[in-house]
This record gives sequence, C-alpha cells and structure tokens, in this order.
Amino acid sequence: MDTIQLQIKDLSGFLSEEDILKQSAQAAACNQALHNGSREGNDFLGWVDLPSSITDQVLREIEDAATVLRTHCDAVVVVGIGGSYLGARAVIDALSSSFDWLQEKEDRKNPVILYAGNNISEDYLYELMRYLNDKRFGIINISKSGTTTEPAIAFRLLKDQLEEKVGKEEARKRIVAITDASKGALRTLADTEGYKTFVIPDNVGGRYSVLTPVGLLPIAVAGIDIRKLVAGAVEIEKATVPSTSFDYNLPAIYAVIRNELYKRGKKIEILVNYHPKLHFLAEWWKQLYGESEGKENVGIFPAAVDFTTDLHSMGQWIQEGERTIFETVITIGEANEKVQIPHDDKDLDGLNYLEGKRVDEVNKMAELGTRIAHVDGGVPNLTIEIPKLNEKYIGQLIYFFEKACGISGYLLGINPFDQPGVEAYKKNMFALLEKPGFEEATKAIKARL
Ligand SMILES: O=P(O)(O)OC[C@H]1O[C@H](O)[C@H](O)[C@@H](O)[C@@H]1O
Repeated sequence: MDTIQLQIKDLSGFLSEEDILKQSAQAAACNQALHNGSREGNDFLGWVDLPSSITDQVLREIEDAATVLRTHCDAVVVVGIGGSYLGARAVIDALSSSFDWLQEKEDRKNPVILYAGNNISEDYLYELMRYLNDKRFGIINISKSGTTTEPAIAFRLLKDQLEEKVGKEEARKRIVAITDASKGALRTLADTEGYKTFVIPDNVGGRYSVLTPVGLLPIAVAGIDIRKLVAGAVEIEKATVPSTSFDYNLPAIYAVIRNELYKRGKKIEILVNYHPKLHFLAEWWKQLYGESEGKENVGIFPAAVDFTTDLHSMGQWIQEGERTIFETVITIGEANEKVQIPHDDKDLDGLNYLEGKRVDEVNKMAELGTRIAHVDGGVPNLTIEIPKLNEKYIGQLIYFFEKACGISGYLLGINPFDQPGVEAYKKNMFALLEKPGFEEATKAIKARL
C-alpha cells in the first residue's frame, strides 16, 4: 500500500454502499466543476492543479530563502492567522519531534519555529518577546490580504524588537513577507523596507494555500523536505482528475459520505487522531471545512479530538451523548520509532501482560476498541489510513482533504471558496476601536452598549 486509503466498513447500519453509489454521478459532476470552473467560486480554483504546477525553480527559491533564515536564525516566528499559519503548523508539528522546541541550541539541526499573530493576547506577545530577547531570531510575516489585524500587531512589535536588537540592515535579512502581488498594507511595507517576498496567488484562498510559499517556506525552514510533500500531493491530484472513476476517487467518496450522513442528521463531524503531533492537522482541517461549508445556515460542524487523551474527557459524550455525530479517524499504519513495554519483576502495576509489546500495539488496540464501541453506540465511523507519518503521505492527505472539501461544498450547494461571515466580528471590532472610516458603525455600536 503506497497511498492513503479510505476504510468505510464501519458505516454499515448507517449508510449502505447503494446510498453512496447513488450520489456518484453528482460527485463526479462536482469534481468536473472544480476542474473546468463552471460553478460558484471559480476564481479561487488555483489550488486544483497547484501541486503539479510547482516548478523546480519555485521550490529552489523557497529552499534558498529557507537556507538564509536557517543560517541567520536560531528561532523563526511565523506571523499569520487562519490559512496563513495553520497549514505550516499542521505539517511542521506532524513531521517534527514532539519535543523539538526543547532541544538545546547545540543539539538542534533546525531553528525553533514559533507562531504569533494568531491571537491578540498581550501576555502571549509579552512572553514571546521575552523569550526572543536573547535569541537570534527571524520573522516570516504572512497575510494574503495584507490587512489582517492580528498578524499586523504582532509584526509591528516583533519588527521593532528585531531592529532594535540587530539593526535595520541585519533585520532585513531575517524578515520574509508572503502576501498579495500588489495589494494590501503588507505589500507596501515589504516593498518599502526591501524585504524578500513571496506571492500568494490571487486564485488560491488562504485555507487552500499550504502548498504555496505560505506553507512551504516555514516548512522548509523547519528542515522538512518540501519536494517530497509536494510529490505526495501531486499523486492524489493525478488520482482524482475528472476521468477517475468514482470507485477510485477517494476524496469524492469521502465527500459523498459526509453529505449523506449530514442529510441523515449527523450534523457534527469529529476528526479523530491517536497521535498528539496531528493536533494541528485537525486545526487546519477545521478551518478548511468550517469556512468552506458553514454558510447560508447549513454545513457540518467540524470538530476534532486527540485520542486517547480526549477519551478521558470527551469520550463519554461521544459514546452516549446526542446522536448527531460521526467520526473520521486518521489512523497511522506504522510508528516511526520503536518503544517496547519492559518486564518488571514485581509487576506491582499489573502491566506484565503487556511485556514486550510495542506501545503502538496498545494504541492500536485502544483505537480498535474505541471504534467498535463508538459504532455500537450509534456513531458512524470512517477511517483514513496513512501508512506512516512522512512528507509524502502528509502531502497526499492535504490534497485529499482539499479536493474532498471542494466536492463536498458543491454537493452541499454552497460556494466553498468564500467566507463572508468572517467579516462580522471584524466590523464590530473596528467600530469599537474607532478605526478611521468606521465612524458611523462606531456610533451605532456604542449606542447598543
Ligand atoms: O492571510 P490573511 O489575509 O491575513 O487572512 C488570514 C485569515 O483570516 C481571514 O479573516 C479569513 O477568515 C481566513 O480565511 C484567512 O485565512
């Protein structure tokens, strides 16, 4: 097995093969629409053939910029929010040691990757700047619009700190901006300051941008092979072209299943993992599906849990709470490392029955036991099988989820490529902060307080 797989046998009793196959023509039409741009949102389809169109030259330019940062910095702060950081963080966490950031400087092969601009917490920023005070650090500032408040605040602070520490000249070498080709405050700022920049293509939305420099540069700085990641994505891109028959088009099958379950009252999809390093993959997935489908008062609510951790907190709800959920489980075939449970002469903890077993074997039995219990408890389960955690399969998984999301959104009958609802909080916040241009809104909102 050289590719990710979709396992659907635990849907029996909830959804038949016939129910799924009935939707195959519709799903194929949605997939076709993603390729020929015949439906809503067609100005945001740049991601569809993005993996196969990334040239060697583009990859080299990203790798070169990564080398500059890796040479000049012991820590690199990725400034961005939503699609401008989640993809990078998902891949970096999935493919790095869980304790990478704790390694002493002399033992490190890669700079520590830190994140900012994804919240407006004063304490967070203070603590980050304090940590960076005696570090050789750099910044990758990412914003597609170039106008988002959270990263703009973080960047202003970090830029000040860096320039004060090393001077404007050296700071310029350690700052890279990734933004629109011509629009937005970040573009103006980067051009004025003379930063190295990369462009986010107009036709690739933030949540679909992980395979552009938005994701690839931070990932490369973290020492991860972006060529293998992209190659993995290309494989699924090729395997899901419109001529692919429905039975082999895994994203199309996944898209149909989640929509059919939704029609049957399963309003919440829980993405499940059994490895803490996949936590941010689920965060990335939540944005992808949440922003794409949650509109016009419809859409599955994308949730996520980390098992077995959350079996000791959310497990009760999932087993016996309202039956409006289904689970999509990401399962990893083979652990990358080997740890066996040792023998203990006294066996005071009663664990000798596990002696000699790999920890992963125990994890897998927890996974199997949970799946059986949840299905028995009325929770449909589908499983995405990944042979092991490496660049290639994460690349496959990224494209799998992106393609499925596009098909799924069209099946649902909405435009999966806009996010009008996100503006509501911003308008109120700007009005409350008395941003120039919001005078009327300021008056109106203040009258409500
Ligand atoms: O990259 P930016 O323009 O800064 O946007 C960052 C994020 O915030 C926005 O409000 C959108 O909801 C997201 O889709 C986007 O990924």
